[in-house]
Amino acid sequence: MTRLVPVLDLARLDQGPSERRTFLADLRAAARDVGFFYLAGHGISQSEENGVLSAARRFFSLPDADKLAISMVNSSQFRGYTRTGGELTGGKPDWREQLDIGVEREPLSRDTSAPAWTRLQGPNQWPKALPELRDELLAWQQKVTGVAIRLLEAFALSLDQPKDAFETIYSDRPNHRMKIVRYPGGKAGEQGVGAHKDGGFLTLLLQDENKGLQVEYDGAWVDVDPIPGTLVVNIGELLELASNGYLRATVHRVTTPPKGAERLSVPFFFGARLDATIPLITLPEELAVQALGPASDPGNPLFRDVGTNVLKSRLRSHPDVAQRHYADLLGQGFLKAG
Ligand SMILES: O=C(O)CCC(=O)C(=O)O
Ligand SMILES: [Fe+2]
Repeated sequence: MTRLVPVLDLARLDQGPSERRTFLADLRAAARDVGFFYLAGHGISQSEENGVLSAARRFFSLPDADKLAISMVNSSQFRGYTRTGGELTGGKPDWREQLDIGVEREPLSRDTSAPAWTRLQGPNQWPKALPELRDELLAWQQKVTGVAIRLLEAFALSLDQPKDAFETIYSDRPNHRMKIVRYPGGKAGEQGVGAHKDGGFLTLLLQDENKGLQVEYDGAWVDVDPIPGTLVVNIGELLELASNGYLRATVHRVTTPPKGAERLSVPFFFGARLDATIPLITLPEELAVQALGPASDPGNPLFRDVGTNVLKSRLRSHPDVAQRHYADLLGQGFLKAG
């Protein structure tokens, strides 16, 4: 049986020219068609995967007071803990709790003439009661970054570009982000996270053994049920923009597990530098004729300026952070609810 969401083995990249060529063709087809695939052969071990899920489980088991002490609303960089129902997607609350972690850097000093997104740079918030969490999650972030870079290079090759075609827009100062997420059981099928596209280049997601993730395909929702040992990869808006819509950032969502169950996931969003502008790559003629142009949603404009795009989506998702730290920007056109 062929699956709608295929399994691709990254190890094929290093198995000789003919295997590599068919891998790149399969990668391009998967990314263009459904925009989602399972990645095997990525080199991250089962015990590393179990380790990060167990770290996530330990975090969510902390008393509420420990988690709320590092609430995201404290952070103008959108880092930290969001309680269940605290994030909005499509204007509606998501039934999940999560910890957001970005790249750890010193905040930039406030300069009114600097673009607003410069306020996104800064430290993470870590729970005092779980001192080992920082190293565990940053180690995961580093490992998955390596896989994401290999994949992005493969995407460049598959579009007939040099391997390093995207390098200048992420190297030195990338803006990766990851989360640990818990979907508590409740009214099965309700909004765990509402339908959305991801904003970066690529998302690499580790899910536990529980179902709930779905991708939109041809107007229907298709289950992306867990396959042990794989990561789920999907295309983000930056790759859609760069490829003039040849590659698709696909809409996806997570539904609430049944009462008594819970689902854990660890998404990693591979992003570009905040100061980058997304180039339009020149596709070979046979691909260019199939490029649809990036999907344009008048309610959710996409910006080629990475920092502006990131800030827009953070402000929409976290209105409490927006009110506390970005009140001066609210009311600007691109920040309307989306
Ligand atoms: O938890 C998941 O499986 C997916 C989460 C997701 O799509 C997101 O946070 O962007
Ligand atoms: Fe997503």
